[in-house]
Amino acid sequence: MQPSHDHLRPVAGLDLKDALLVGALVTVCSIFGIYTAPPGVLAAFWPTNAVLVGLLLRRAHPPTAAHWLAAVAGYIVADIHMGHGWPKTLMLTTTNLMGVSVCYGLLKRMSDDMRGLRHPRSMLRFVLVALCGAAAAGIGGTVIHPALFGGTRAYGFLFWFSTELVNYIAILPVLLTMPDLARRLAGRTRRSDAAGWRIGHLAPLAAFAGSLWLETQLGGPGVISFPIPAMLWCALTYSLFATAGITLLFSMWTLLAIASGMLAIGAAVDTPQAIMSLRVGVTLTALAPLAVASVMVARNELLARLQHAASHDPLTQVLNRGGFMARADSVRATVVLMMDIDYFKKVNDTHGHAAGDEVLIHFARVAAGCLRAGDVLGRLGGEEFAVLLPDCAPEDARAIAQRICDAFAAQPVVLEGGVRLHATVSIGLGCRDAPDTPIGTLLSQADAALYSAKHAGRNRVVLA
Ligand SMILES: Nc1nc2c(ncn2[C@@H]2O[C@H](COP(=O)(O)OP(=O)(O)OP(=O)(O)O)[C@@H](O)[C@H]2O)c(=O)[nH]1
Repeated sequence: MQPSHDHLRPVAGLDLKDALLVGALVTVCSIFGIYTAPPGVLAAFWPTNAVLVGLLLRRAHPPTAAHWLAAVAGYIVADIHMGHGWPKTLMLTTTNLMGVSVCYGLLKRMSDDMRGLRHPRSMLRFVLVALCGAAAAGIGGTVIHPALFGGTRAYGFLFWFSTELVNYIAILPVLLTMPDLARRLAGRTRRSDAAGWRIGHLAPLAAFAGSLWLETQLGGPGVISFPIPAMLWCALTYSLFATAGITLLFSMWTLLAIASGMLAIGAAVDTPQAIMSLRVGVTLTALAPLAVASVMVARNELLARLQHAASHDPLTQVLNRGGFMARADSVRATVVLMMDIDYFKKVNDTHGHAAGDEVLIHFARVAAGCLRAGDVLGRLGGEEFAVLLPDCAPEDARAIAQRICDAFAAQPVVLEGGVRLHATVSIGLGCRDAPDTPIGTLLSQADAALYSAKHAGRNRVVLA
């Protein structure tokens, strides 16, 4: 019987559509780039290569031969459409692809964190990759530039190298740090939940816009660095992606404003060397805020991990006493449950400490499965757990507690070697009878009720 390949068809169909999209984007970016070229010279702004590298890297799956072929076709279609002959088209396409493949290959080898610029050393590695990709294009430039545009091999190298370096450093960070849609939506929900967004959040952006305006008013060679403090402020305040967008804006604005005369830096930028020097200088200036934003991401992730470690129990992953008490201050619980696993010492003594740990993990999982969204579970210590139940009537709380009791008694823990270990839990409830009852009183009531449950024979729920 022939094996069925039906499961491959949708993927192949998607790949083809995806490849066509890549080809179309390469064509559009290339035509745009060609339009920016002064007569007889190469494009002033060539986003295609950086966009292609970013696109190929951000796909969920590695690019197939179809993607690469579509990209090649994209370059060729653009050049032919703009009236370039076949020899010129093939030479330019080859040189573009040399830089793209080196840049793509090196970035592909990095870890997700490193490539997403979320590691403290990401920017260093990224600049090295951009230098290699630009150098690969530069090597192509040594061969084709003298043939197509005249000039020396060294000039060909420098021209291609500097142009590609600028494009990779200015454009790629935006694509590498762009959040996917699911994450962006999750982020939006979190922000509105926290209601922490203030008008003051716009201050760094306003400072950035103000510094661009000030540049045009004052003029002189120093103005290029005017927006740096505001960009650093943006890097400390906004996401890495937003900072990458702002630095791209800075690079493009500065280059265009100088070229159009809006920004007078007091020096003539009319020789190819001066243009190259300005482009590279402006782009490298934008690296400082990018590096700060990248370090901030790493720092924030580390802080979040530390906060989680400080407030959670490493064994069961529920809140520890500190985390639970901190939540008790913010969650207005109407009922508190105190839960204690019965004869837990015997479990340890009979089956060993590791088996006891398994029982604790199992209990936390069972209890969490019986709770509503918004209820807060914590491990206060040893085999003692507690729950905060906000907006819960005493009878509903009793039903929840009984559900936990029954579920835990009904689901044995299966130990290594297949031993099934049955355990039970006793639960005491403390109910808030006045709005200003402190949480400590509720916990004491629940503790007293738990004591009664133990004395009444265990494996039961008692309301204070
Ligand atoms: N495996 C394991 N045991 C723990 C942990 N923390 C505390 N214990 C043990 O839990 C046991 C608690 O025993 P007791 O306080 O006497 O309570 P009990 O045996 O459950 O008896 P009752 O509560 O009266 O039903 C002690 O033996 C502790 O060593 C832990 O993280 N893992």
